[in-house]
Amino acid sequence: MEAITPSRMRAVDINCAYLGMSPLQLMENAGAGIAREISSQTRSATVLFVAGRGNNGGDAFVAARHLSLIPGFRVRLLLLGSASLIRTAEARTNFDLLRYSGVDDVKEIRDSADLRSYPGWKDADIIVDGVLGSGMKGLPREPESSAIDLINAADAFVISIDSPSGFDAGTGSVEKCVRADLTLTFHKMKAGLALPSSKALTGEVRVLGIGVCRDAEEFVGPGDLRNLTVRSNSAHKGNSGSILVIGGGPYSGAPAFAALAALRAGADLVTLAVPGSISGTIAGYSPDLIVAGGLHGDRLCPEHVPFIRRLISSSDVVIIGPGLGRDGATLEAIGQILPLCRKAVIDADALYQLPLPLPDGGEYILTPHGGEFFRLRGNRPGITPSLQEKKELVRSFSLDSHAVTVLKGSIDIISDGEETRFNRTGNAGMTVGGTGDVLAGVVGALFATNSAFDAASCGCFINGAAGDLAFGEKGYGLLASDVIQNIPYVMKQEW
Ligand SMILES: NC(=O)C1=CN([C@@H]2O[C@H](COP(=O)(O)OP(=O)(O)OC[C@H]3O[C@@H](n4cnc5c(N)ncnc54)[C@H](O)[C@@H]3O)[C@@H](O)[C@H]2O)[C@H](O)CC1
Ligand SMILES: [K+]
Repeated sequence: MEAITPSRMRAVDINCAYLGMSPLQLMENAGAGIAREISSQTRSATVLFVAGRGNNGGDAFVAARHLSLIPGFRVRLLLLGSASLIRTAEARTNFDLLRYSGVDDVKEIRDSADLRSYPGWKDADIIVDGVLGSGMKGLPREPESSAIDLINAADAFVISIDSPSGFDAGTGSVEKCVRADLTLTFHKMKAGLALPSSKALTGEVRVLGIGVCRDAEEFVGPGDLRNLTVRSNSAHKGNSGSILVIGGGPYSGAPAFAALAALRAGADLVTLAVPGSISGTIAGYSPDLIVAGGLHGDRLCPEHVPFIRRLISSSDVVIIGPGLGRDGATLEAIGQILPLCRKAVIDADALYQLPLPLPDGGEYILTPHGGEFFRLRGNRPGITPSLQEKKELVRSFSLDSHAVTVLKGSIDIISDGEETRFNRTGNAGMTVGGTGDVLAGVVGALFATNSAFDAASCGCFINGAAGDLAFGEKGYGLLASDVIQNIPYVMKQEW
């Protein structure tokens, strides 16, 4: 069975909210599912819910409310702390609803002594553990730690919500946790729960569907942005990316767009290696750009490679392609440059005669549009493939080429050969020239501090969402430079 990490699960939850399915709805489905499972196990029982103050406890509040409606169940609930300390709005809403439900007894415990003296431990047939879930950090503290001891000491059948409290469902590591007879986890199996060594703590593990929208997982969303590397407060110049853009010659706007987009996406330093004929033009676009001298002439050519080699050695990521043109000497130089790169975003004309599979030792992101992609694959399908067929083509191409591929389109397809995502941000106004260069810049900036797949998929989302903001202001009159201006607003938004 396919497993999911808790951090990916959190991203999917946020993507759900972005699509319009609120955390409250997910919690309702989770709690209702727990109640349904319990009532399918037995017709009558005294059930004690032990709830923490996070959303794991919130699931317990919902489950208690649902179970209390079913004849034959006596339902009690212990809250570990006072109601005023409940941490999330969703959990609080569901706690407040308990007073209007048929739950027989709701007790807020003051301290661990209060917890130990609670009489309901003795006659519970089932204890439902909603103490800690995926939000736990470090060792369980008090009163959670005592609650775990008391659950383990009781004679009842123990059902853990999402994971046994104290157990790290991502890694399976544990210092102290509930020993469950049954674990009811949500949406998908979690990696740590699936380990054979975990069985003694988790008991049987069942996965409950909670109605997560398919697209929250298949499409990139703001939850994926949350998992991007966060810059530390003590970061130095260069820690957040030193990017080299190799481009220009016949065109000067394209490399400048890529470079400015990389800066707006958070790169610390962006250097442009462009032919001398356009270096003055590019430097004139913005004082934020560093233009390397030393490339004489009006086209990239093999004589430039020794100089570029030095620039590459002091860069984290190379973006190669925007505005280069397809002169024979330029294509020859590209072929010599690619094996020198540790991390490269390969775009536009650099995709034209790409040697595949790409050289070992580097990590590559390719950003073709449809025409470039099918040219790279060496054949164009007779009929227009469906989205799912394209997905498979992109996946297998990425696997064979040793690269992450971004197939740009109204729905972008991103794959590393294993995982594949779609992106639907963006709009028809973005058919204007330069937006592809902007995408290469954003992806390059993210690639400095993130995996190729995360950089490519989040880069598509950011570029498209910035384009959507620009479209809101300018409609079909939007320009690539408007997209660049909006990148920071997308990246700093709290979704
Ligand atoms: N898609 C889903 O799977 C859904 C899961 N749901 C449930 O939500 C929890 C995760 O909720 P969260 O609020 O993030 O975390 P917890 O409930 O685990 O509580 C953490 C809570 O406790 C505090 N805390 C953290 N570490 C410790 C510690 N070592 N000792 C004591 N206290 C600790 C922390 O401050 C937090 O406030 C998930 O497991 C599911 O059960 C959603 O309800 C529906 C969607
Ligand atoms: K739990």
